[in-house]
Amino acid sequence: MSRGRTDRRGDIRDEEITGLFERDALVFNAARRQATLDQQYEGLVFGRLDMVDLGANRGTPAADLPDEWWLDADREVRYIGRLGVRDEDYEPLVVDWRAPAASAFYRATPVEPMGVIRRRVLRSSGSRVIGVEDDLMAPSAPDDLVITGDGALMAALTRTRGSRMRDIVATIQRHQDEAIRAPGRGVTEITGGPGTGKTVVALHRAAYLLYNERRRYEAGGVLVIGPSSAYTAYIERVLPSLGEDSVTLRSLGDVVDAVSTGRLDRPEVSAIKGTLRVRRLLERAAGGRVPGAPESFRAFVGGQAINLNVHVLDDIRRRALRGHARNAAAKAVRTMLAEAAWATHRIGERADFFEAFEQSMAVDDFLEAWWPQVDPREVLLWLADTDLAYRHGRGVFTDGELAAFAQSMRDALACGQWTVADVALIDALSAHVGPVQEGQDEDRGFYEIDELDDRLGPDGARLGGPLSMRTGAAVAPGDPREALLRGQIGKPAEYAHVLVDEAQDLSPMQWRMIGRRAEYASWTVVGDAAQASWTDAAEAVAAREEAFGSQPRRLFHLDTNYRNAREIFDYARDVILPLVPDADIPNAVRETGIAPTEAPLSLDTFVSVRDALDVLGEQVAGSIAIITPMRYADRLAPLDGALDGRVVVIDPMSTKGLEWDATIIVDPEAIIDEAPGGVRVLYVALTRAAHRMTVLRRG
Ligand SMILES: Nc1ncnc2c1ncn2[C@@H]1O[C@H](COP(=O)(O)OP(=O)(O)OP(=O)(O)O)[C@@H](O)[C@H]1O
Repeated sequence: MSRGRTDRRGDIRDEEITGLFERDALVFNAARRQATLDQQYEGLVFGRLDMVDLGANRGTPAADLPDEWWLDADREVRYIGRLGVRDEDYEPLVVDWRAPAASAFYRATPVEPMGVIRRRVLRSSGSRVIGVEDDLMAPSAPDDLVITGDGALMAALTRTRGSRMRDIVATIQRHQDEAIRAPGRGVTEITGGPGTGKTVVALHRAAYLLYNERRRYEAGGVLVIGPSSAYTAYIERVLPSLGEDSVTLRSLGDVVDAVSTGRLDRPEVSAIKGTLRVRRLLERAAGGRVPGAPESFRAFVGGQAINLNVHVLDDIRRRALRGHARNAAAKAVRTMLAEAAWATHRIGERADFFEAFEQSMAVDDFLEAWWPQVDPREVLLWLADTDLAYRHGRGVFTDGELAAFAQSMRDALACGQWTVADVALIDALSAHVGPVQEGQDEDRGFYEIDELDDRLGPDGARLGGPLSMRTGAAVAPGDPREALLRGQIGKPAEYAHVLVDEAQDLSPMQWRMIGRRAEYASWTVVGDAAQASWTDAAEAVAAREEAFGSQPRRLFHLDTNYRNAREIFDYARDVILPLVPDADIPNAVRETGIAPTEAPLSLDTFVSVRDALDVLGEQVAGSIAIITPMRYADRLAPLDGALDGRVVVIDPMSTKGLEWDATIIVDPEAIIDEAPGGVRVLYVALTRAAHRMTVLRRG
C-alpha cells in the first residue's frame, strides 16, 4: 500500500469460469460479495427518500394539482446506500447510490422535487444511527414525517477533518452529481476554484463509471493520477469506501513501473525537464554513441583482419536507429556490421564470410561493448557528464541550463533517487530505446533486484515519501547507482479511463507520459488554472490536446467552495486577485465569523510558530499543517507529529489537493520567492484550511 495504489482485480469473467467448476465460481463470487458487504457494514445505508406515489397525478402540471395534494398521496420509502442490497425475494432493500433509482436523492430540489417529500441523510456508527439531517422538498410535511437538523451538507462541512479524505455520497450536490454521472466516453473536464469538490467529484465519477459500465472499465482499467504520494495516500480510502478496489492510483513520481519518487527538482531544473524541447536532448543522447564504447572495430573474422573506423560505425548506428528502437536493433546491427565488413574486404565467398561473421566470438564481444542493451535510465545518467550534455543539448538550451541539468543527474547519482520530473524523461527514453531484450544481457542481473514497493528506509519510512523536504535529504541505502537502476522497465500499461487531478500542474512531458498509457482511453481531467505551478501554460495545453486527440469534450464548472470558511477564502482571494485577475473565484458557503490571524514571525527561535500551534491546538480538534518554505524545513521538522500526531510540517508544493482543520502559513513572501508558480503556490497554501488559519510574516 506504500504506493497508494490498489491493484486491479477483475470480477470473475466468462472465459475464466470455463476453467473453474461452476460451484467454485459461485463460492468465489459469494465470498467476494460477503467481503465487500463486511467492509461496507459501517455506514452502508446513508440515505432515505420519502416519496409520494404520483399515481394519477403523474404528468399533471403542479399548478393544476389540488392544494397540498401530497399530504394524502400514497407514499414509498427508498433507502440509499454505498451498495445495492436485496432481500431473499429479490426485492430492493437498499439502492446503490449510482443506480438511476437513487438519482432523486441527489437531484431533487424544492423547485423540482422529483416526487420527494423528505430527503434524510443518516449517520451511523456500527449498527446505530447517530445523526439525522433532513431536507424538506415539499412546501409542508405530512404530520407523520418529522423534519430534523439544519441540513446534512452544513453538518458535513463543519465536521473535523482527519488525515484521509472521506467520500461524500451522502451529500453530493446536484451540480456535482451532473459531473459524476456524465457519460464515460470522450474527455470530461471539471474546473473550479479551490475547495469546490473537484477531486472528490472526480473520484465518485470513477466509482460511477465502474458501476455503470463495469465490463469496459474494470477489464480495461481505470488510472487515477495525482500530484504527489501524499495526495494518493490522502485519497486512497475514498474509492474502497464506495466499494471499488479495482482502480490504479499513482502519483506523478510513480507512473513508470520500477521507479518511485517524491523528490523535486529546483524550479529552474524542472522547467528544463518539463518542456517538450528536452526531447531533442534525449533523442540525441539515445541515438548517440554509448559513452565508453569502442570507437572502431578491429578483429579477425574467418582468418581475415577486419578494420572498421568510427565513421563506418556511426553510419551503421544512424541507419539502424532509423528503423528500430535501439534495444530491438541488435540483430539488424550485426547484419549491417557484416555487410560493412564485407564491403571493405570482399575476400573469398560472401556466404562463407557471413557465416564466419555470425559465429565469431570476437564479433559477439565487440557488439556487447558497442551495442549493449541499454536501460533508459542509463541514457539519462550519461547526461551527468556536462560535456556530453553540452554536445547533445547545443542549440536547444543554454550552457547554463545544460550545466544545471547535468548537475541534477549527478545529484541523483549521489543520493540514489530520481526526481518527479525525471520520471517523464525516463518514460520518453523508454519509448525511444524500447524494453531491454531478455537474454541479451546476462550481466545485468542487478536490474532485477526486488520491486520498488519494498524500498523502505532504515526506520521503515518510505523513500521518496510525502514530504519533499524530507526526501530531499534522504539517501537510498546501498549503492545509489544501483538504487536508481533497480527493477525492470517494461511496456507501459494501457487503461480504458484516465483521471488526472491537479491537471494544471502537469508539464508537457508529463502529459506525453500519461498519453502513452491512454491511447484508447476516455478521460476525466480536473484542475484550476489559478493554482498552477507549471508556468508555460500554452505549451502544456498543446501537449494535453495532443494526448486527448479528437475525442468529444464535455465541460463542468464547479463554483461553490465547500472547504474553506468564507473568512479564510476571502483572505486568499485578496492575495490572488490583484496578481491573477482572471482567477476562478468560487463562492465559499460557510461562515464562521473568525478571520485568519496575522502575527510576526520570529526567525531566530520560531517561537511564534510554537505559539500559533498552541492556540490552534486548543481551537480545533483535528489536523493542523505548518506550511513552510523549504528554507526553514529542517528547523521546523521537529514539530512534525506534535500534538499526538495531529501536526504535519509540509512544504507548499506538497500541499496540493490536501486539507487540514487549521493551517499555519510561515513567511508567505518566502513561499512566493521559492516556488516556480510564485503567488499561485501561495494561493494553494492559503486555501488548505477548513476552519482556522494563522499567517506568520517576517518583519
Ligand atoms: N457535496 C459535498 N458534501 C460534503 N463535502 C463536500 C462536498 N463537496 C466537497 N466537499 C468537501 O470539500 C472539500 C474540498 O473538496 P476537494 O478537495 O475535492 O476540492 P478541490 O476542488 O479538489 O480543491 P483544490 O482544488 O483546492 O484542491 C473536501 O473536504 C470535500 O470532502
